[in-house]
Amino acid sequence: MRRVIGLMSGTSLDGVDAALLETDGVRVGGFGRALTIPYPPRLRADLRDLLDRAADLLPDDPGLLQLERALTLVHAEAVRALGEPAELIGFHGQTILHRPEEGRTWQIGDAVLLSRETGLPVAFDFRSADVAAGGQGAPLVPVFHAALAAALPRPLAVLNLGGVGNLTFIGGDGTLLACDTGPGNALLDDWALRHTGVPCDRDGALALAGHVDERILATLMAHPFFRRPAPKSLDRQAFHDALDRIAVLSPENGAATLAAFTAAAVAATSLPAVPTRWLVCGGGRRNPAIMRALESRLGAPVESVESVGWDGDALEAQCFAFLAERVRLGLPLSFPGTTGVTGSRTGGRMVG
Ligand SMILES: Nc1ncnc2c1ncn2[C@@H]1O[C@H](COP(=O)(O)OP(=O)(O)OP(=O)(O)O)[C@@H](O)[C@H]1O
Ligand SMILES: CC(=O)N[C@H]1[C@@H]2OC[C@@H](O2)[C@@H](O)[C@@H]1O[C@H](C)C(=O)O
Repeated sequence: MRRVIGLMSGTSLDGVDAALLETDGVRVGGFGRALTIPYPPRLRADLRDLLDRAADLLPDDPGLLQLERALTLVHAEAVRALGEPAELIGFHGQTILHRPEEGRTWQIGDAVLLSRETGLPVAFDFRSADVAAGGQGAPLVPVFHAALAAALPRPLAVLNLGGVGNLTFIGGDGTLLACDTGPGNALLDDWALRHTGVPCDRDGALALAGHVDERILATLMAHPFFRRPAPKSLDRQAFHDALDRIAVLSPENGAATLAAFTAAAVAATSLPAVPTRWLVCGGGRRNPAIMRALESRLGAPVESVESVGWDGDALEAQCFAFLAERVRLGLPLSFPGTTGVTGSRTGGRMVG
């Protein structure tokens, strides 16, 4: 087993998650420490700004290069703060654009600089080979969920609620089916920021004080994304016009409607069998309004992944440690059932 550090900066733009994983790229041998380094507010604001401009940006744009350097140095700081001896780093980078239908997915971050700063080899650019081969380039976490869940009863669903939601279904025979489900917390974060000045509806306080506007929810659910079968993936900004549609609502009712939107989107995903259990990871598991809405719309037990001994905050960082070792070994990262690619695909690049 190798000691690998995974680094993930997700769509919620809150910071960098770092975690140590012991793995041979097939099995998980053990977990080490995990932590999050929040982005400095200025960097977060600059990244947020970049999302709206990413489609027209050139890779050598001076402002972009400056941000990429600052972002990479936060990742190097996360590696140092983790303080775990390691042999390899998996560096996801910050997604600023995801349009697989145009053959584009873009994660920024300077792997050469990170390798130099840490003195370790770095695996990076996990998604573009899949997109180049006609896949969605996301989600990539299913193969890691399957390795973690090897001993759990099936069929099983693992749901990650970050900025965007994504789901892994593991069938009775181990078949994997995955997709992004719709919004996770990103819309709620933006709504909360607009109304409270804080970019998060902490503990679902706003949403729990409001009522769902089912009529507006139905219009949100009319989005063509929900009629597409899995596998399918999303750009963080895909549902951004939802904020205009709910603009007529009070802060509380808007938040309640967005929490219900996240849950209804999950419930709208058609799966080959009914999961015996739903395990939820990512920051959304801390929002009771979302968890209650999930339970009522799914009609099934919904638990945090902690109930099976996983760390719901560290899972994605651990995933990119696992995938880094798979990159190093030339093992596949994606499969027809997870990204829609034809045949299983290797991916990622290495430096250092
Ligand atoms: N106590 C809490 N109450 C409500 N929401 C919370 C709480 N803690 C975290 N969150 C939500 O979780 C989000 C962060 O989740 P997470 O770190 O899983 O996202 P991410 O990894 O950046 O995104 P993605 O998985 O889409 O890449 C925050 O944006 C916030 O909205
Ligand atoms: C393009 C991109 O960065 N997608 C992320 C994002 O965050 C959640 C969801 O959207 C998922 O598709 C993916 O991350 C996870 C880790 C994945 O690839 O499995």
